[in-house]
Amino acid sequence: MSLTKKRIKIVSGSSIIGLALIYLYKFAIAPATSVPRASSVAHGVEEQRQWPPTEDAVQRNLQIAYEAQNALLHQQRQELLHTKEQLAQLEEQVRSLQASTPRKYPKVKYLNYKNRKRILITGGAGFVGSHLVDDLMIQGHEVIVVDNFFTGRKRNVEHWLGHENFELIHHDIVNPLFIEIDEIYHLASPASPPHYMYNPVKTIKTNTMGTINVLGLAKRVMAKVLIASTSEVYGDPTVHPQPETYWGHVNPIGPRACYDEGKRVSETLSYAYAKQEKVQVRVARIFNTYGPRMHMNDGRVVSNFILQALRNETITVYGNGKQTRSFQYVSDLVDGLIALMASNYTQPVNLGNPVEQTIGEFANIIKHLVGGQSEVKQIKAMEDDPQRRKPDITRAKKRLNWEPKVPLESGLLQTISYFRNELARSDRFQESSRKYFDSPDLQRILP
Ligand SMILES: O=C(O)[C@H]1O[C@H](OP(=O)(O)OP(=O)(O)OC[C@H]2O[C@@H](n3ccc(=O)[nH]c3=O)[C@H](O)[C@@H]2O)[C@H](O)[C@@H](O)[C@@H]1O
Repeated sequence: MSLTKKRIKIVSGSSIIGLALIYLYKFAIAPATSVPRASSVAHGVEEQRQWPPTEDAVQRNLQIAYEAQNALLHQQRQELLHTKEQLAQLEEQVRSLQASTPRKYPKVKYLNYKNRKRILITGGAGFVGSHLVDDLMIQGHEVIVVDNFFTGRKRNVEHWLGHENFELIHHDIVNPLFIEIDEIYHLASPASPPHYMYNPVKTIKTNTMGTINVLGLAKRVMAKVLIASTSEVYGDPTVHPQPETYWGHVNPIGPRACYDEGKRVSETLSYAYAKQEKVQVRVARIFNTYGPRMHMNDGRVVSNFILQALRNETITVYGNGKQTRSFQYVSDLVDGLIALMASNYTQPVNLGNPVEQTIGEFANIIKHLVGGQSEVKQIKAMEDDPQRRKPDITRAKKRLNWEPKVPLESGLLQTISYFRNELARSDRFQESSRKYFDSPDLQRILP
């Protein structure tokens, strides 16, 4: 029970006891113990109990009840303090037990001082960021994650908490950060349309002020920066597939503009800092990415379709389903990001899987892989939804010697298995909290 609830209980309990004492005193104790008043005795007449009682008698009774109630409160306060002390001792014991139990971490390579880098990842507790953290940690680098936990989750990086090479900072990159580092991966920004449209002003701030803070930090400490840009800079493209030389077709005042234009400014800022301040920048244009650690409420097509299929719900295709996307598995993206950071290439690079399909086909692929009885249904189209998207990855192949390796089916199977576990976990959680709230013990103490 919370302390507030305990206090409310004590006070209301004490009030009831107080009233009971008044009642008891008035009708049982006072008549039996009433003493003659001095003036009455002096006159040789013993005062009889009066009704209604005199003002003095009422005052005395109230005083006695008040003192009794205070004594009770004092006693309960003491008990509460004692319980709090015991709780603090128990917490201390749990802490020292945790500290003395060695944690098991994934195995990391040893890098000597010369080769080990201090790497900052903004948005490192998010879906893509946390996979990048894993790879860089395993390579033996020191990794500092900065996240405001708007879409990131501590759970994504909890397996590194306490590791000597790892640090997690709760910070919003919209505010400046002062830290010594060698490299920065700037991934902080919501990427799913429902998330970035939820607070468009914040999305713009993150991609403009946040990027200025990151580039300013890079300039101060002479760090190399990789900016996570997006296929959305091409908008609803009129060129297909999209090479990096295509300037795009973006509606500057549409519902996606906060993200599309935010990322375009982010790129502009990067090249302005590169030219004016000699900051070393790398720009990755990331195409649709999926994999484990996507949020259950992510709202993007991969998580929506898989969860709908797993729950035997209707699979919702926005519009006629003829719009296309090309999906890359998250481990391929992480390899591409690391290769780009290590390269000398400074122009934007597309990172995506060029295997393209319609969203209608994609719904059927998911339904087939998951099994179950979901029906596929077309619903209202999204405003300004890009109609075709497929990366031209000639540049990444040539400059980074990179191309995606994970076939769609095996990536999707791993993602389906992840969401299956997540669903089981949330069912278990709901079941245990239902049991807890229905338990007779809790019902007895709840007001
Ligand atoms: O996944 C990504 O990496 C990209 O996701 C989004 O772009 P978008 O392609 O619109 O992502 P989704 O929301 O997954 O939509 C893909 C397509 O599926 C459709 N969709 C989505 C969700 C759904 O339940 N049903 C459905 O038909 C959408 O209308 C769209 O045509 C972001 O805007 C990009 O920045 C990001 O790079």
